[in-house]
Amino acid sequence: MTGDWRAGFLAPRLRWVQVAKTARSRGLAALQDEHRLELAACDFTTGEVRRLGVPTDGFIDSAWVAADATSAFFLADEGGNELGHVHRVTLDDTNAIGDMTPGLPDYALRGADVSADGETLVLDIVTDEGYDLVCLPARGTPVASPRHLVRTVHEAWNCRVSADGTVATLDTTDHAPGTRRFAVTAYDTATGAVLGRLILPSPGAANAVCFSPHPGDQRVLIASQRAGDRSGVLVWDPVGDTIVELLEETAATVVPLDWSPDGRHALLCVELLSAQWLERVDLRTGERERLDLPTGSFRSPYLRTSQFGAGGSVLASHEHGMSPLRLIAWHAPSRHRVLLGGDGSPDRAGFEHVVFPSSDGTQIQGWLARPTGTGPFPAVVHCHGGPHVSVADEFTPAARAWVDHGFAYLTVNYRGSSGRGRAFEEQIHGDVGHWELEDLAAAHRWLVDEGISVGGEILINGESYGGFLVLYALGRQPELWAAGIGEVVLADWELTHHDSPLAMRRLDEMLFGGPPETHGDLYRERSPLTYVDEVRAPILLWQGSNDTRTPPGQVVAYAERLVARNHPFELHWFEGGHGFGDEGGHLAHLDRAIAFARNAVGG
Ligand SMILES: CSCC[C@H](NC=O)C(=O)N[C@@H](Cc1ccccc1)C(=O)O
Repeated sequence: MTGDWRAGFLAPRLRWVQVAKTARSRGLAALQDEHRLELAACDFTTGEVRRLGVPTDGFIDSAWVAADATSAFFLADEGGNELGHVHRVTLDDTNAIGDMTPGLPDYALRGADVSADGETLVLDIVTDEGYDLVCLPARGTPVASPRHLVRTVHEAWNCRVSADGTVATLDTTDHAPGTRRFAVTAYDTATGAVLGRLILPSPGAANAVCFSPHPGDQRVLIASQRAGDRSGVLVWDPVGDTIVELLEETAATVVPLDWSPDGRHALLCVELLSAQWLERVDLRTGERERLDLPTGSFRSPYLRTSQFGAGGSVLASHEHGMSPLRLIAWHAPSRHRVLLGGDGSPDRAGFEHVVFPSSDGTQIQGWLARPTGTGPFPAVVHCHGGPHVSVADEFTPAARAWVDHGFAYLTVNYRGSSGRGRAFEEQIHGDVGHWELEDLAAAHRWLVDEGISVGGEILINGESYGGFLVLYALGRQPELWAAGIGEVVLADWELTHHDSPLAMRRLDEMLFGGPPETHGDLYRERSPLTYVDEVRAPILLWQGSNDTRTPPGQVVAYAERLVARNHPFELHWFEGGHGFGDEGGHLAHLDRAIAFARNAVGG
């Protein structure tokens, strides 16, 4: 670790990069600097990254580049509330912006795609009426009302459209409401007629990744997950009604990412506990080739992906614990070079991969960063959001900040995290908070047993679902934690449910097995607010005033209870939604968090 974490934190860096489908030497990126997180047009050949003046929220699925890279589409919301309209911004010098759906009410978005011929835009929009798959021209003057293909009241994510715009898919749960065991449903974009539905045997799930790049070819690349931790890749033709099972893994998790522009290969990310690597698979022969790239990670759910580039290359979005995103072009074995990003410094040691047993013997995996020296150190146990995502070896400037202030930092892929198979992911459904807290207690135990830390000097920190875990742990395991630090936290499930849009309510219903009207006892039993009087440790919270995922009211209710008990806490509000837009604000928060933590451990 180095002492330059502040500069590393504030230096401009890429958060994600998207490659245009038919102009693969250009694309779109999210560029983070001290003050803003905004969209930028990229030329991978010249290395130019041009800011568009359009704010974004860090999720890769909040903006999409047009197939020919002449424009991009993004959800323009109100102050980060994630409700609004999709707008188009031209990627020429004018940066002209226009509303694509002026006739619609505000909506949340759960997917979008543009056809390779550049003509058709499909959107998965969510209002309180349900999830609607709509289709509209991607070019020219916006139409008054887009073509409505289907409405469902059950969760439906991630729409895709074929190269010629005639077939669209939606990942649906109508066959298994209240789960995320998605099926892929294909629709005729002219009529909305269902062309086919790919349902894997329960508890399997299928997700559409992308269509064949060739107009007239309606085959779709599918990510499959099945019982017994099996993950695989299928090629499904909803029109010809054929399925080709390309490959399946049991030991590792395999996730298809892209279909090459010449139609010959699929790009895969293979994940095995501590490692991620990219492979290319020949779609005719099934032959697999591992790409020789630096160690680190190449994708992160919702946040970052790797894709094919121009001329048969692969554009790897590479990160590791101490190195921000860099776009590496892989051409052939031993022939790759950095096109964009990184911080220019040579690779340095970052996270250590660690594994420890939980109370039931399940091995839990995490990433540890620690100061040099023998310790023991005060420590931060970090809980990611989601819950169904996982932390890979990825750039975590906060970890560097904690370590440079003498703390060990352990981020935990607790039960419910993705990447360990369906059973691991779904074990928390109907039992929210139980196994996660067992796993966090195991992390605490492991830090002490290994001599990395001592019992009274371990804090818990997390954001969003991880913020729920912070408050829940403080109330249910008050003897373990020296302090709690949360960002965009969830303090009460029922209040959250009532203040949330449908797109978020469906997540609560999946986690609890139903809405508060029928499962109220469980919602209350698993809410931090129920245990607020048990909390002993000081609390520091940071919350967005326009957040629709972890809305303000439920945190205010929690804070009022702390005030009534005269319990030490700080609640800071920022102008924004479910996360910080500016690293300056984030840095101020981190400065405060480290001072607060030092005070809590008597440092
Ligand atoms: C009800 S838990 C809080 C909402 C949750 N946010 C963070 O944990 C959330 O929005 N989950 C989304 C996906 C997501 C995952 C990670 C970060 C942001 C969003 C969901 O599962 O629908």
